[in-house]
Amino acid sequence: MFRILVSDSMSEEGLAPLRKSEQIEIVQKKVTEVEDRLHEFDALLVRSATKVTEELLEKMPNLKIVGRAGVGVDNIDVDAATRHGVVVINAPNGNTISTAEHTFAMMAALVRRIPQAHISVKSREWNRNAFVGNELYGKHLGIIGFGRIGSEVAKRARAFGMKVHVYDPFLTKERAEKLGVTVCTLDEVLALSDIITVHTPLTKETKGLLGEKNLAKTKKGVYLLNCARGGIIDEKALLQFLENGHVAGAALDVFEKEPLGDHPLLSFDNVIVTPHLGASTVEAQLNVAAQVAEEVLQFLEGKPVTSSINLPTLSKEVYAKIQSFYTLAKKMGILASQFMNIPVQEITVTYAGTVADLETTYITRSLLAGFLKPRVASTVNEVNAAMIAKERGITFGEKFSDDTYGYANCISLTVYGENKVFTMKGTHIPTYGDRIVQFDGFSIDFAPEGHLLYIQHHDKPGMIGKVGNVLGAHDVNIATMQVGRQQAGGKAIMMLSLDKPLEEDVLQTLINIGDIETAKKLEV
Ligand SMILES: NC(=O)C1=CN([C@@H]2O[C@H](COP(=O)(O)OP(=O)(O)OC[C@H]3O[C@@H](n4cnc5c(N)ncnc54)[C@H](O)[C@@H]3O)[C@@H](O)[C@H]2O)C=CC1
Ligand SMILES: O=C(O)C(=O)COP(=O)(O)O
Repeated sequence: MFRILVSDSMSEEGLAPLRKSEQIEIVQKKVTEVEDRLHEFDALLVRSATKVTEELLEKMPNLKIVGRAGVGVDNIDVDAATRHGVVVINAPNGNTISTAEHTFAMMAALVRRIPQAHISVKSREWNRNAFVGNELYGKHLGIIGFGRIGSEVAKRARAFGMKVHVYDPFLTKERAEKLGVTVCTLDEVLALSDIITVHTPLTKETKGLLGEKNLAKTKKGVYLLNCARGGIIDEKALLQFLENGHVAGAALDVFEKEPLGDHPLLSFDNVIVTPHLGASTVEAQLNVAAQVAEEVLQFLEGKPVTSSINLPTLSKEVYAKIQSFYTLAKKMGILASQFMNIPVQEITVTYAGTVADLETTYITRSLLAGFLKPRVASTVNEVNAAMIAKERGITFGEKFSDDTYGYANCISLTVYGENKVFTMKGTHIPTYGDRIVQFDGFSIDFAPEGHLLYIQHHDKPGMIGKVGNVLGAHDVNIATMQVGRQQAGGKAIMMLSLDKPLEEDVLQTLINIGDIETAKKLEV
């Protein structure tokens, strides 16, 4: 049973897939209302109101995933989530159209002074001369941040006959040309535009992007819009430029501190405001809630997510292709870690054959998570495996090779420890399953599953019988047994799969048989 805390308002219809699952209990409450139950939750669904801080994460030791039903994750401490092994996902495109439409509605309202005229008429006035506006047609629109929302705003602006200039340091010329916009420097956008709208995330670089210095570079009489994040337009600087009449008006949906409360910006007649409504449409809310609900469900069922902020992105199609290798790699990591129960410095994973053409980053992370699991007390998974490995001084790398060891695909693992290098090769054979085909330098063929017993011994007649006798005498049934050797009479190994975990004293009895160099229990 998984418990999900939904701490911000969310579309009921969008949450339906979660409600249908018998494995899931949903609690819809603010964080402050469930302070004493926070440790119970496996997943947390939020919009922009809940602040997912390190402090909150510490109170939620069972938390595995945070789903942001929307775009901006600036209310989530993603680094802290990564450290805690918590996946953060968002719904990147579910509210794009709504926010672009809201921006456009705000733009039209701003230049035609619709909110002010509305209030006037509602006050029983009829003052047509007080509300003379401007046309959008033919005006220069500057868009700062040309991602999903910025480009949808541009499409609408072009339909209105506006000239669109965009600034986005990560925008390619080809994409800009496709959308019929001019790519500019920031200074050009500032100097050219009659109206400027920002559509970037809030980052160190964009915080205060439209501050005193850059606002001074804009045309006198410029209109400004912010339907992205409070703080991209510096509120103090904006006040100053409204006071001196340089800025003709501003339309704001977002603020440095929300809820806004009593703010000096509200005293300006030419500032129009909405309470962070960009994504507040039935359609957008259904989209984003359904998107995160589906992803969280997938995740809790053990499948990877497609719109993770702190994991490599993986589409369903790609996951379907890597799934078997993802599992095989994790098992290889778990096995190697137990076998090499000594400090290790380096792990190298080599991919050969069909697996080499896939998204190996994810497979390597899975292997690393498997490797670290037996040796790390805190949660370790694909999210924080790389970080934890680094913290523990373990370097890791990927290589590609043509040597498939005779199989269609082959994952080779080399672990460098103090005074020992361990190697293992695994393959996935459709309809047959995961197989380990080389273990510690020996060719072998076993399934990496269940309770395993590894024995390295001298290749002598009677060894199998002796091992079988000890296990039988202790009521341990052998399910399968694989043997391998380097040469006749040399070193040999057995890998046994047992029906139950081996007790420590039985292991010791085995070691005492003689001619056994190593005997290790391995659990996968
Ligand atoms: N008001 C509301 O309710 C909503 C607000 N938003 C906000 O709108 C913003 C944009 O969202 P999307 O378009 O979906 O994001 P996106 O990720 O598709 O686009 C953001 C764009 O900003 C660009 N960018 C990043 N740093 C920049 C910089 N220093 N200067 C110029 N451009 C830069 C990126 O290259 C990217 O193209 C986000 O802040 C998001 O949180 C999103 C949805 C609803
Ligand atoms: O998606 C975003 O970035 C938004 O700003 C929407 O915020 P909300 O979910 O409406 O609190």
